[in-house]
Amino acid sequence: MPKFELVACRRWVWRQKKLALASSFFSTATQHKNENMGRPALPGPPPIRVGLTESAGRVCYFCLRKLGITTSCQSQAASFCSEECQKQSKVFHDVEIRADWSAYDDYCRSHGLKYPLLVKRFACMVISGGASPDLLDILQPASLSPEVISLMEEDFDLLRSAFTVADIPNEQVAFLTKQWYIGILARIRVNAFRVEVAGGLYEDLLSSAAASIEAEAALGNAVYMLPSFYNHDCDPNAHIIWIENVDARLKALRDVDAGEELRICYIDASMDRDARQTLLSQGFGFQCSCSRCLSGD
Ligand SMILES: C[S@@+](CC[C@H](N)C(=O)[O-])C[C@H]1O[C@@H](n2cnc3c(N)ncnc32)[C@H](O)[C@@H]1O
Repeated sequence: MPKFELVACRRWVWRQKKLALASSFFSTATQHKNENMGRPALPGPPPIRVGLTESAGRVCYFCLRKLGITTSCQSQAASFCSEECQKQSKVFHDVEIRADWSAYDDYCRSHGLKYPLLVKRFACMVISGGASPDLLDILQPASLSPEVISLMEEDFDLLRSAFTVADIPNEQVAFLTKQWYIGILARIRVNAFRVEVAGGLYEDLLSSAAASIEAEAALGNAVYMLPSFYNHDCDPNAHIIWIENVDARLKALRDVDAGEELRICYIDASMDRDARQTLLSQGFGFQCSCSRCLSGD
Protein backbone atom coordinates (compact mmCIF):
# COMPACT_ATOMS: atom_id res chain seq x y z
CA MET A 1 0.00 0.00 0.00
CA PRO A 2 1.33 3.46 -0.74
CA LYS A 3 2.00 5.54 2.33
CA PHE A 4 0.71 9.06 2.28
CA GLU A 5 2.28 11.80 4.32
CA LEU A 6 0.33 14.94 4.82
CA VAL A 7 2.23 18.17 5.27
CA ALA A 8 0.33 21.38 5.67
CA CYS A 9 1.30 24.92 6.38
CA ARG A 10 -0.55 28.16 6.61
CA ARG A 11 0.76 31.59 5.96
CA TRP A 12 -0.89 34.93 6.24
CA VAL A 13 -0.74 37.97 4.02
CA TRP A 14 -2.00 41.49 4.52
CA ARG A 15 -1.96 44.09 1.85
CA GLN A 16 -2.92 47.73 1.73
CA LYS A 17 -6.69 47.78 1.93
CA LYS A 18 -6.90 44.10 1.32
CA LEU A 19 -5.96 41.25 3.45
CA ALA A 20 -5.10 37.81 2.35
CA LEU A 21 -4.22 34.83 4.34
CA ALA A 22 -3.37 31.25 4.42
CA SER A 23 -1.80 28.95 2.03
CA SER A 24 -1.88 25.28 2.55
CA PHE A 25 -0.30 22.49 0.67
CA PHE A 26 0.28 18.83 1.02
CA SER A 27 2.62 16.36 -0.47
CA THR A 28 2.40 12.66 -0.83
CA ALA A 29 5.29 10.29 -0.59
CA THR A 30 4.84 6.78 -1.89
CA GLN A 31 6.70 3.79 -0.51
CA HIS A 32 6.20 0.54 -2.40
CA LYS A 33 6.64 -2.62 -0.39
CA ASN A 34 7.60 -5.85 -2.13
CA GLU A 35 4.17 -7.31 -2.76
CA ASN A 36 5.32 -10.20 -4.99
CA MET A 37 4.98 -12.72 -2.15
CA GLY A 38 8.30 -14.47 -2.89
CA ARG A 39 7.77 -14.71 -6.62
CA PRO A 40 10.56 -13.48 -8.92
CA ALA A 41 10.31 -9.72 -9.26
CA LEU A 42 8.75 -8.67 -12.54
CA PRO A 43 10.59 -6.00 -14.47
CA GLY A 44 8.62 -2.83 -13.89
CA PRO A 45 8.91 0.87 -14.33
CA PRO A 46 11.68 2.61 -12.38
CA PRO A 47 10.60 3.65 -8.87
CA ILE A 48 9.15 7.12 -8.55
CA ARG A 49 9.06 9.02 -5.30
CA VAL A 50 6.60 11.88 -5.11
CA GLY A 51 7.70 14.26 -2.39
CA LEU A 52 8.04 17.80 -1.28
CA THR A 53 10.66 19.73 -3.20
CA GLU A 54 12.40 22.74 -1.77
CA SER A 55 10.20 25.15 -3.66
CA ALA A 56 6.93 23.23 -3.80
CA GLY A 57 4.04 24.86 -2.05
CA ARG A 58 6.06 27.82 -0.79
CA VAL A 59 4.40 31.11 -1.38
CA CYS A 60 5.28 34.70 -0.64
CA TYR A 61 4.20 35.64 2.88
CA PHE A 62 2.83 38.88 1.54
CA CYS A 63 1.37 38.36 -1.94
CA LEU A 64 0.97 34.54 -2.14
CA ARG A 65 3.02 34.39 -5.35
CA LYS A 66 4.64 30.98 -5.75
CA LEU A 67 8.28 31.08 -4.70
CA GLY A 68 11.14 29.74 -6.75
CA ILE A 69 14.14 28.18 -5.05
CA THR A 70 16.36 31.20 -5.54
CA THR A 71 14.04 34.17 -5.71
CA SER A 72 12.95 34.51 -2.13
CA CYS A 73 14.00 36.84 0.68
CA GLN A 74 13.88 35.35 4.15
CA SER A 75 12.88 37.20 7.28
CA GLN A 76 12.00 35.70 10.67
CA ALA A 77 10.63 32.41 9.30
CA ALA A 78 8.69 34.19 6.54
CA SER A 79 9.67 34.05 2.88
CA PHE A 80 8.94 36.79 0.40
CA CYS A 81 9.10 36.82 -3.38
CA SER A 82 10.76 40.24 -3.47
CA GLU A 83 12.26 42.96 -1.34
CA GLU A 84 9.21 45.04 -2.20
CA CYS A 85 6.87 42.44 -0.62
CA GLN A 86 9.16 42.17 2.38
CA LYS A 87 9.05 45.94 2.75
CA GLN A 88 5.28 46.13 2.40
CA SER A 89 4.76 43.37 4.95
CA LYS A 90 6.40 45.51 7.62
CA VAL A 91 3.03 47.07 8.26
CA PHE A 92 2.02 43.89 10.13
CA HIS A 93 5.11 41.71 10.33
CA ASP A 94 7.19 43.88 12.67
CA VAL A 95 4.45 43.65 15.29
CA GLU A 96 3.59 40.04 14.50
CA ILE A 97 7.11 38.78 15.22
CA ARG A 98 7.10 40.32 18.69
CA ALA A 99 4.48 37.88 19.96
CA ASP A 100 4.34 34.11 20.41
CA TRP A 101 1.44 32.90 18.28
CA SER A 102 1.72 29.20 18.97
CA ALA A 103 -1.36 28.96 21.24
CA TYR A 104 -3.52 31.11 18.97
CA ASP A 105 -2.42 29.44 15.75
CA ASP A 106 -2.78 25.96 17.25
CA TYR A 107 -6.27 26.78 18.46
CA CYS A 108 -7.29 28.05 15.02
CA ARG A 109 -5.74 25.06 13.28
CA SER A 110 -7.30 22.49 15.59
CA HIS A 111 -10.73 24.13 15.28
CA GLY A 112 -10.45 24.63 11.52
CA LEU A 113 -10.67 28.42 11.87
CA LYS A 114 -9.13 30.65 9.21
CA TYR A 115 -10.78 34.03 9.71
CA PRO A 116 -9.36 34.69 13.22
CA LEU A 117 -5.92 34.63 11.58
CA LEU A 118 -7.02 37.51 9.40
CA VAL A 119 -8.15 39.36 12.51
CA LYS A 120 -4.70 38.74 14.03
CA ARG A 121 -3.05 40.27 10.99
CA PHE A 122 -5.42 43.19 10.99
CA ALA A 123 -4.81 43.76 14.72
CA CYS A 124 -1.04 43.80 14.05
CA MET A 125 -1.60 46.41 11.33
CA VAL A 126 -3.62 48.57 13.68
CA ILE A 127 -0.98 48.31 16.42
CA SER A 128 1.76 49.27 13.98
CA GLY A 129 -0.26 52.31 12.90
CA GLY A 130 -0.75 50.97 9.37
CA ALA A 131 -4.54 50.77 9.60
CA SER A 132 -7.32 52.33 11.57
CA PRO A 133 -9.37 49.98 13.79
CA ASP A 134 -12.52 51.10 11.95
CA LEU A 135 -11.12 50.44 8.45
CA LEU A 136 -13.57 47.59 7.80
CA ASP A 137 -16.62 49.23 9.37
CA ILE A 138 -17.94 50.17 5.93
CA LEU A 139 -18.37 46.49 5.07
CA GLN A 140 -21.62 44.70 5.76
CA PRO A 141 -21.35 42.30 8.73
CA ALA A 142 -22.84 38.81 8.81
CA SER A 143 -25.55 38.37 11.41
CA LEU A 144 -24.16 36.04 14.06
CA SER A 145 -26.17 33.95 16.49
CA PRO A 146 -25.37 34.11 20.25
CA GLU A 147 -24.02 30.54 19.97
CA VAL A 148 -21.56 31.54 17.24
CA ILE A 149 -20.53 34.63 19.21
CA SER A 150 -19.88 32.59 22.35
CA LEU A 151 -17.54 30.33 20.33
CA MET A 152 -15.38 33.37 19.55
CA GLU A 153 -14.52 34.08 23.16
CA GLU A 154 -11.64 31.65 23.41
CA ASP A 155 -9.80 32.83 20.31
CA PHE A 156 -10.37 36.43 21.40
CA ASP A 157 -8.79 35.70 24.81
CA LEU A 158 -5.82 33.98 23.14
CA LEU A 159 -5.27 36.89 20.76
CA ARG A 160 -5.45 39.43 23.52
CA SER A 161 -3.10 37.50 25.79
CA ALA A 162 -0.52 37.03 22.99
CA PHE A 163 -0.22 40.83 22.77
CA THR A 164 -0.19 41.21 26.56
CA VAL A 165 2.59 38.64 27.00
CA ALA A 166 4.53 40.37 24.22
CA ASP A 167 4.43 43.59 26.28
CA ILE A 168 2.58 45.59 23.66
CA PRO A 169 1.59 48.72 25.59
CA ASN A 170 -2.01 48.85 26.78
CA GLU A 171 -2.80 52.04 24.93
CA GLN A 172 -1.81 50.37 21.64
CA VAL A 173 -4.22 47.48 22.16
CA ALA A 174 -7.05 49.51 23.67
CA PHE A 175 -9.06 49.03 20.44
CA LEU A 176 -8.93 45.26 20.88
CA THR A 177 -12.18 44.69 22.76
CA LYS A 178 -14.37 41.63 22.43
CA GLN A 179 -16.92 43.75 20.60
CA TRP A 180 -14.31 44.90 18.07
CA TYR A 181 -13.11 41.34 17.55
CA ILE A 182 -16.61 40.00 16.94
CA GLY A 183 -17.44 42.91 14.61
CA ILE A 184 -14.33 42.29 12.50
CA LEU A 185 -14.99 38.57 12.31
CA ALA A 186 -18.61 39.23 11.32
CA ARG A 187 -17.39 41.40 8.44
CA ILE A 188 -14.60 39.12 7.33
CA ARG A 189 -16.98 36.19 7.36
CA VAL A 190 -19.26 37.67 4.74
CA ASN A 191 -16.70 39.64 2.74
CA ALA A 192 -13.59 37.45 2.51
CA PHE A 193 -12.74 35.89 -0.84
CA ARG A 194 -11.08 32.55 -1.31
CA VAL A 195 -7.87 33.17 -3.21
CA GLU A 196 -7.47 30.40 -5.72
CA VAL A 197 -4.24 30.98 -7.54
CA ALA A 198 -4.35 28.71 -10.54
CA GLY A 199 -1.69 27.87 -13.05
CA GLY A 200 -2.54 27.71 -16.70
CA LEU A 201 -4.03 30.05 -19.19
CA TYR A 202 -6.21 32.96 -18.20
CA GLU A 203 -9.00 31.64 -20.45
CA ASP A 204 -8.86 28.18 -18.81
CA LEU A 205 -9.36 29.53 -15.34
CA LEU A 206 -13.12 29.93 -15.47
CA SER A 207 -13.71 26.37 -16.47
CA SER A 208 -11.61 25.18 -13.55
CA ALA A 209 -13.25 27.50 -11.01
CA ALA A 210 -16.08 25.18 -9.96
CA ALA A 211 -13.67 22.25 -9.73
CA SER A 212 -11.33 24.16 -7.47
CA ILE A 213 -14.20 25.14 -5.16
CA GLU A 214 -15.12 21.49 -4.86
CA ALA A 215 -11.52 20.50 -4.26
CA GLU A 216 -11.11 23.08 -1.48
CA ALA A 217 -8.21 24.41 -3.49
CA ALA A 218 -8.07 27.82 -1.86
CA LEU A 219 -4.58 29.14 -1.36
CA GLY A 220 -5.78 31.71 1.09
CA ASN A 221 -8.46 34.21 1.93
CA ALA A 222 -8.52 37.92 1.36
CA VAL A 223 -10.69 40.93 1.93
CA TYR A 224 -10.78 43.46 -0.91
CA MET A 225 -12.57 46.67 -0.09
CA LEU A 226 -14.33 47.53 -3.36
CA PRO A 227 -15.06 43.96 -4.52
CA SER A 228 -16.78 43.45 -1.16
CA PHE A 229 -19.64 45.46 -2.62
CA TYR A 230 -20.42 42.88 -5.29
CA ASN A 231 -23.69 41.17 -4.44
CA HIS A 232 -24.19 37.48 -4.98
CA ASP A 233 -26.16 35.87 -7.80
CA CYS A 234 -26.64 32.17 -8.45
CA ASP A 235 -26.46 33.02 -12.17
CA PRO A 236 -23.67 35.61 -12.04
CA ASN A 237 -22.55 37.86 -14.86
CA ALA A 238 -19.00 38.22 -13.50
CA HIS A 239 -16.35 36.18 -11.77
CA ILE A 240 -13.22 37.05 -9.80
CA ILE A 241 -10.01 35.24 -10.61
CA TRP A 242 -6.44 35.25 -9.42
CA ILE A 243 -3.60 34.46 -11.79
CA GLU A 244 -0.49 34.20 -9.64
CA ASN A 245 -0.98 36.16 -6.44
CA VAL A 246 -3.57 38.07 -4.44
CA ASP A 247 -4.09 40.63 -7.22
CA ALA A 248 -7.57 39.81 -8.45
CA ARG A 249 -9.25 40.41 -11.82
CA LEU A 250 -12.92 40.62 -12.58
CA LYS A 251 -13.98 38.75 -15.70
CA ALA A 252 -17.37 39.22 -17.36
CA LEU A 253 -19.09 35.91 -18.00
CA ARG A 254 -21.37 37.32 -20.67
CA ASP A 255 -22.24 40.64 -22.28
CA VAL A 256 -23.16 43.16 -19.59
CA ASP A 257 -25.61 45.95 -20.41
CA ALA A 258 -24.78 49.52 -19.47
CA GLY A 259 -26.14 50.11 -15.96
CA GLU A 260 -26.55 46.40 -15.23
CA GLU A 261 -25.31 45.43 -11.77
CA LEU A 262 -22.18 43.28 -11.71
CA ARG A 263 -22.85 40.23 -9.57
CA ILE A 264 -20.59 37.37 -8.67
CA CYS A 265 -21.35 33.95 -7.24
CA TYR A 266 -20.12 33.36 -3.67
CA ILE A 267 -20.60 29.60 -3.83
CA ASP A 268 -20.70 26.68 -6.25
CA ALA A 269 -23.64 27.60 -8.48
CA SER A 270 -24.11 24.05 -9.71
CA MET A 271 -25.84 23.02 -6.47
CA ASP A 272 -29.63 22.84 -6.33
CA ARG A 273 -31.68 25.70 -4.92
CA ASP A 274 -32.13 24.28 -1.42
CA ALA A 275 -28.43 23.50 -1.04
CA ARG A 276 -27.49 27.00 -2.25
CA GLN A 277 -29.95 28.66 0.10
CA THR A 278 -28.71 26.61 3.05
CA LEU A 279 -25.06 27.39 2.33
CA LEU A 280 -25.68 31.11 1.86
CA SER A 281 -27.79 31.27 4.99
CA GLN A 282 -25.41 29.29 7.22
CA GLY A 283 -22.12 30.47 5.74
CA PHE A 284 -22.92 34.07 4.85
CA GLY A 285 -25.98 34.83 6.93
CA PHE A 286 -28.47 35.88 4.22
CA GLN A 287 -31.37 34.49 2.24
CA CYS A 288 -30.57 34.71 -1.45
CA SER A 289 -33.13 36.68 -3.44
CA CYS A 290 -31.51 36.45 -6.87
CA SER A 291 -33.80 35.88 -9.84
CA ARG A 292 -32.66 32.27 -10.24
CA CYS A 293 -33.63 31.45 -6.65
CA LEU A 294 -36.90 33.37 -6.95
CA SER A 295 -37.75 31.35 -10.06
CA GLY A 296 -37.26 28.17 -8.01
CA ASP A 297 -34.38 26.92 -10.18
C1 LIG B 1 -20.38 41.07 0.43
S1 LIG B 1 -21.79 41.94 0.84
C2 LIG B 1 -22.30 42.62 -0.67
C3 LIG B 1 -22.45 44.11 -0.59
C4 LIG B 1 -23.56 44.58 0.30
N1 LIG B 1 -24.84 44.47 -0.40
C5 LIG B 1 -23.32 46.00 0.74
O1 LIG B 1 -24.14 46.87 0.48
O2 LIG B 1 -22.28 46.25 1.36
C6 LIG B 1 -22.89 40.63 1.10
C7 LIG B 1 -24.21 41.04 1.69
O3 LIG B 1 -25.05 41.60 0.68
C8 LIG B 1 -26.36 41.06 0.75
N2 LIG B 1 -26.58 40.24 -0.45
C9 LIG B 1 -25.67 39.98 -1.41
N3 LIG B 1 -26.22 39.22 -2.38
C10 LIG B 1 -27.49 38.97 -2.01
C11 LIG B 1 -28.53 38.20 -2.58
N4 LIG B 1 -28.40 37.54 -3.72
N5 LIG B 1 -29.72 38.14 -1.92
C12 LIG B 1 -29.88 38.79 -0.74
N6 LIG B 1 -28.92 39.52 -0.15
C13 LIG B 1 -27.73 39.63 -0.77
C14 LIG B 1 -26.42 40.22 2.00
O4 LIG B 1 -26.88 41.02 3.05
C15 LIG B 1 -24.97 39.86 2.23
O5 LIG B 1 -24.70 39.65 3.59
